[in-house]
Amino acid sequence: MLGSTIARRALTTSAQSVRLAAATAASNAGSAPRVRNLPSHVKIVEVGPRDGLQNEKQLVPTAAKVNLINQLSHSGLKVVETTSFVSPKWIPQMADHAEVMASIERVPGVSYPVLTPNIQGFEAALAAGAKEVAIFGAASEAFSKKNINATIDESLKKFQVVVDAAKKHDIAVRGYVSCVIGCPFDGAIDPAVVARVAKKLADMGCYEISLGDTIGVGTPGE
Ligand SMILES: CC(C)(COP(=O)([O-])OP(=O)([O-])OC[C@H]1O[C@@H](n2cnc3c(N)ncnc32)[C@H](O)[C@@H]1OP(=O)([O-])[O-])[C@@H](O)C(=O)NCCC(=O)NCCSC(=O)C[C@@](C)(O)CC(=O)[O-]
Repeated sequence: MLGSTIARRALTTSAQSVRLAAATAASNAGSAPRVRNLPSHVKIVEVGPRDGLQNEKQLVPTAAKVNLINQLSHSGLKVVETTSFVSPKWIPQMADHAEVMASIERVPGVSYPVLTPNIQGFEAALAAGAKEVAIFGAASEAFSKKNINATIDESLKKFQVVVDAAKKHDIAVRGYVSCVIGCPFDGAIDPAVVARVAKKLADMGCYEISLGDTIGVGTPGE
């Protein structure tokens, strides 16, 4: 389980912006770090109700979560990550996932993805009416073990099962890669590992990959 003190910064990106980032890195090689070729648009995925609350020690009442999600839905945000279908022993704060899903107002044009680490989580999410799910891997072995009790390769096998089931039900799947720059346990991360995990998730069928600088150690030149 992850500590609540870990700062999070996630960059949600499309294949196009991955290519832009690669081109920017290449054009910056050998010179002072500069940010160029910024993407023409930014997609905001609001993760407060899930990532923001998951490590709160005191259980937040379900009604308060529903109220938060409903207000975010009416704020103009198009994606509000709502909860996670993970083990309540690992993340007690998300144990009310089904109740939250049953109680929120679904505003047209807003999507409400939920995290599903394995097929058990996916089936529960499906039963709760999820239309979009997210699988979440890492580019660090230690983080992967501590977060989802699986090596990177073991996690990818579990994710494949989730994606296969999601395809049958026409459920969209986002992919997360945590610790793309640094890991609280393993230190600096090899970009080749990030690329390998991201490619695996994309090849499986994730429509979008979020590259997460989970502990906020990246700088624009990296
Ligand atoms: C993945 C597991 C379940 C493996 O945990 P495990 O203990 O290896 O699971 P298992 O398959 O051996 O099963 C053990 C028990 O868990 C239950 N179980 C098994 N699966 C589920 C499920 N889906 N929902 C509910 N229960 C489940 C299963 O039924 C069984 O129950 P028991 O027989 O002992 O009563 C666990 O490690 C887990 O739940 N981890 C979630 C951790 C988490 O949510 N972390 C935070 C999200 S990741 C994040 O925040 C990063 C991100 C996404 O924001 C990106 C970034 O910024 O970096």
